[in-house]
Amino acid sequence: MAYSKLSTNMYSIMEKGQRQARLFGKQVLVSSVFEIDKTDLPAFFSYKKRMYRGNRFFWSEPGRALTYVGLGSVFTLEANDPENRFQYVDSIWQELAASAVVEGKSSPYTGPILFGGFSFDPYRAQSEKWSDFAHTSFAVPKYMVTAHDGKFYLTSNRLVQADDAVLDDEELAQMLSDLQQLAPLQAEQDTDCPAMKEEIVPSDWMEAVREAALSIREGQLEKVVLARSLMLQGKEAFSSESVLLSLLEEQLNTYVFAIDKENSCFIGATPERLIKHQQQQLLTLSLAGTIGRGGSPTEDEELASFLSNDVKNLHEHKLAVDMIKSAMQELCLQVDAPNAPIIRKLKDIQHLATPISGVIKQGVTLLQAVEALHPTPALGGMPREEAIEAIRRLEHMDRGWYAAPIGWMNTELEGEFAVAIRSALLLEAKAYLFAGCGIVGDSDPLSEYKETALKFRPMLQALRALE
Ligand SMILES: C=C(O[C@@H]1C=C(C(=O)O)C=C[C@H]1O)C(=O)O
Repeated sequence: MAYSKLSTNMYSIMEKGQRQARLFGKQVLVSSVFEIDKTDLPAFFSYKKRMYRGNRFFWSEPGRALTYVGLGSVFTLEANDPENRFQYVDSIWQELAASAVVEGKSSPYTGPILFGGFSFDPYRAQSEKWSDFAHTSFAVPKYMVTAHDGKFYLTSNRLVQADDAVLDDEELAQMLSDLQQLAPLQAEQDTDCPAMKEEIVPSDWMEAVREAALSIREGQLEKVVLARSLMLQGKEAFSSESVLLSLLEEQLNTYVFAIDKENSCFIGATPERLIKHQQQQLLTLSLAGTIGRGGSPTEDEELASFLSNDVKNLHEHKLAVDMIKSAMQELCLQVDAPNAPIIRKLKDIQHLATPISGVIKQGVTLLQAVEALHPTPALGGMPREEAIEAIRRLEHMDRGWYAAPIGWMNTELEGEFAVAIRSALLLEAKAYLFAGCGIVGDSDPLSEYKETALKFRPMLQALRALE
């Protein structure tokens, strides 16, 4: 695009933004969207790294039909108050979205997107390692590349005051031109295998599982998800870019995400949708019940068939389905779910999965749905409050954003949140990995321990810590 055309566009849209800012008496989001040629998405994540490091995100849907890469931020929303955190984000974003001036938008996946997430348990005091991640943290990026259905777009966002001078758009012109010639990002050369340390002594973790199973048999609760953490110590800082490349290549059927903050990056490849709002639909998933993959197609099918018929796994799964269905009935006019779970196969693991959908009731918002569902019994337990109490009492670690909702919303208030599992917090030369599993009355501590070991595998591989 010629630079002069860009200037005229920017000038007129900034003027509109200023008029709007005067009218509303507040700052207004001004956004312009450009369709661009195909570009390398991880390379864009790494673009001008010195400038954007600590202020970037990556999000890609399973199947990669939609990917967002955001750099910088023009608007941030951070809070640690545990009360009404979903309503807080909802009301601020609704107001900002309603006054936004957007030009050139030809797809719902372009224009200003609010991207971010929440911690798992806002009532838990934040530990040092999670200090970059407020309990509630969202941002509108300054620049965002969208890849959707084979098309690529650049969105440029500004936050405009009534009396702002028309901004120089040289940076944007430079970016549009650089985007045409980004060299594909290459993984770093093989590094030494990092040293591994269990953050919780295995026998202590298994003791917690035994205790949880006992409380369940005594009738104090029905299910609780207990997690544990591994720490990897590298020789030098872990590269979020290399981890991202590996996850994109290996974990096809997952949401690949990276949220880069000042000193740390939360990154992962989760298979679990929490909720998607698209047109009149709310779509969610119950994912609970786990087994490994077989070494041959026959063994793989035998394992899948065992999982589909295993009473313990079916019970764990049903608890999640029942709770999600009843939450969806409050949010939707009509709820659809199959009677029996299907098998969802990932690279190292297979799960029982039940997709659940419904027609959203008028006035219900995506964040209301997030609030109603988080945490589902697949990440917290059943009943919810008793399970959260048991996690606080037995887990002895800060989950931070692990197992919590992360995702995005557009100005039409549609969007999607996933549950941040199969994830790690990269903190310089350390990486903290998290994995958990559902405990029921007849859970065997050693089998549950092995199940968490399986769930660490995707991140261990991406961090080059698997032999
Ligand atoms: C808690 C995790 O996974 C969750 C627990 C599962 C289970 O208990 O079978 C399965 C999928 C996820 O909902 C994790 O991966 O850390």
